[in-house]
Amino acid sequence: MDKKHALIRRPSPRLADGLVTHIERSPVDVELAKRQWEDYVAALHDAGWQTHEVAPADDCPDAVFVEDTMVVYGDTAVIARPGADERKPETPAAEAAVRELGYRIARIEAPGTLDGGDVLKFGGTVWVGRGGRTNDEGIAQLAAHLEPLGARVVTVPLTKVLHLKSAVTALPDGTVVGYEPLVDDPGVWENFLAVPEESGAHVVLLDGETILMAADAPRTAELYRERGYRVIEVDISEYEKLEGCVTCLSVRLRGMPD
Ligand SMILES: NC(=O)NCCC[C@H](N)C(=O)O
Repeated sequence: MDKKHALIRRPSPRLADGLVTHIERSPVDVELAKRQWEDYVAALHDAGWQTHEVAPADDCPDAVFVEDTMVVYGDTAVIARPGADERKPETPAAEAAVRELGYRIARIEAPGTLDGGDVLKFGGTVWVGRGGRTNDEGIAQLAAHLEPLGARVVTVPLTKVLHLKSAVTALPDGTVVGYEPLVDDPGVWENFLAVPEESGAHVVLLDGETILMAADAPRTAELYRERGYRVIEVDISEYEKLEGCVTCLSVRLRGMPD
């Protein structure tokens, strides 16, 4: 496989009705959000990624946050069972898209719930946030699907933000970055690095040297540049109003099944 692949899903016209849990609701400019989504997708393309669009779900305001619909590990896509009932209709089309690409499908089943945004993978370890959207049964099912593939699944407490990846993500060298006031237990990671801005904690790894992150964390961007990374910044202000971040707007498929 010569290209990096990612799933994306275009924003619904009802985006402004998306769920808000931990922050105050503020008005979303849907036209601006559409432009920001195009820029996000363009940034993936510029970095050599090929994107695959999941069929739009115009009735689902949060469908653009496609990361939450699945967890991809090796040749397996575990289809999530979203913790919010409003988001449960998002998964069938996401499953169809990833099946079409050749993935083996597994599913989180009731009474389990799990959102893809609660799952951070790095180097064979899979940390899963147990919080508002993901429950113990969902984590146990994910472990049953992934441990036979060699993954080590670790449950992480999560009370302060929506998803685990709203709190922490990992740099290409495995350093786990987080905005400490929003991380329940930084001690989970021996290589934890505190960053000075909330959205600075959200990175998408475009390649071994390149990071995609939100444009509203300039001090953190500088810190990453000082560590030798090339940093691409995108303005995702309208998605942040709905507790979205750069990770949740795509599902990165590293190594598509042949
Ligand atoms: N992975 C993510 O961070 N997803 C963001 C989802 C935001 C959406 N408004 C929600 O509450 O489900």
